[in-house]
Amino acid sequence: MKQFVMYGAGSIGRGFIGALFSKLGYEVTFIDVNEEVVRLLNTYHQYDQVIVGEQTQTITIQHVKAVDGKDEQAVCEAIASADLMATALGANILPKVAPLVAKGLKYRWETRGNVPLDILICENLNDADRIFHDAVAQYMEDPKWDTLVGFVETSIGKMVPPANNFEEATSPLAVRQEAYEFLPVNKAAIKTKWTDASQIIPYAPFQYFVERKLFVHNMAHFTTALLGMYEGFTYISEAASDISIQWIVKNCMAESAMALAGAYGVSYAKLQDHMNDLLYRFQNVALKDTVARVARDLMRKIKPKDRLVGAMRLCLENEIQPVYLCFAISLALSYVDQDVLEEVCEIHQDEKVYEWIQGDLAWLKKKPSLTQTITYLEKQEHEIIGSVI
Ligand SMILES: NC(=O)C1=CN([C@@H]2O[C@H](COP(=O)(O)OP(=O)(O)OC[C@H]3O[C@@H](n4cnc5c(N)ncnc54)[C@H](O)[C@@H]3O)[C@@H](O)[C@H]2O)C=CC1
Ligand SMILES: O=P(O)(O)OC[C@H]1O[C@](O)(CO)[C@@H](O)[C@@H]1O
Repeated sequence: MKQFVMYGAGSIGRGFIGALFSKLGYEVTFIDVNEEVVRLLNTYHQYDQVIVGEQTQTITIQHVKAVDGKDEQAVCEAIASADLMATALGANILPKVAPLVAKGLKYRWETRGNVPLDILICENLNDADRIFHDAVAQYMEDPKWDTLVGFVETSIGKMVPPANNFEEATSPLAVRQEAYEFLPVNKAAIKTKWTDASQIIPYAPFQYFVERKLFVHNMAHFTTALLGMYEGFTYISEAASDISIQWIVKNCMAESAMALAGAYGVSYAKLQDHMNDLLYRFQNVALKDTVARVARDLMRKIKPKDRLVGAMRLCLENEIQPVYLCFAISLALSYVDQDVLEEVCEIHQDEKVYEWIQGDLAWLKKKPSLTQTITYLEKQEHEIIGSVI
């Protein structure tokens, strides 16, 4: 069987990517530091993918095994024998595994000759290919290594909550998730031939998909979570079904979508279809996705190139006034040490938006209802945009 190595056996690794390539005929070796997950994978060699939505469907994923991420020799052997590899570890973990990935690649070339390898990078991270490439490069001496590894960015649209025990679970390894199954990949970075499966969408230039994912999907999901926290909700589906939250989130999405349409020359109508589909998918009650998961790691999510500030900057570059996105940034700032976050997201650099954000923060201090906030934002939008139409 063709060999697929999946670095990270969590929600996306086990729930989506490992499962997808198992269904496409690969034997999948997971690498993970969670000893219990490794043990269970090597005991059962299968697990269930539980697709939840209007109906529940259970698919048994077979031909799987695992190696312990702390066992360096086992990791090197897995990387050496891979026909294709992927990571789904978390943006902060990626640089930490770079030395071991470099070691595995060197072992591969020592034992098998110069066989190229594509690595699908399945993380919510702008510039993930360059960041991972540069992290691995630090441990490479021979410059020709670069021609043998494809750092392939992907856009992971599937939503998979943490794979803890859940009521539909049929085994301890089961993963609950929504039905969405598309995997756009950066065609320009691919160095080997793997599959023609219809779920995989090779696309170039890929930056459009990266920015659509981060600035529409992730931005809207994060803003829904922030507003959900504001209203005291536990689940994303509760927040996403709230009509006031929907209204604010939809306007944030519209600003991002207008900027993307301008930057990439894509039709706004197509982006609107995507927005409506997401707003529906966020309401999936059976997914039991939490506000806490989607808002996790706020310091990373507020960085200049990430979902909120990145979307706001794309608007400014494309002459879109980011009224609602600035409000979402203020909401994020209102949850943590404001001075620290202001520095992290570098909003000082633009006087105009800095002023708007300060105004929004003062508004939020009054603890207004979301209905009052909608009127406040509409008025602000009128003053900023209405006067120049
Ligand atoms: N869960 C979701 O719906 C989505 C997640 N993503 C992205 O996918 C990536 C993974 O996220 P999740 O699967 O949700 O996280 P997760 O926490 O469920 O899985 C990460 C896995 O990596 C393992 N791990 C951590 N450090 C490791 C190391 N040094 N060596 C080996 N394994 C290690 C953990 O034990 C865990 O099993 C993140 O970058 C996330 O932003 C992207 C789209 C959707
Ligand atoms: O995984 P992160 O970067 O913490 O962000 C969570 C985001 O990832 C997703 O799970 C998938 O893109 C979204 O549903 C959510 O917005």
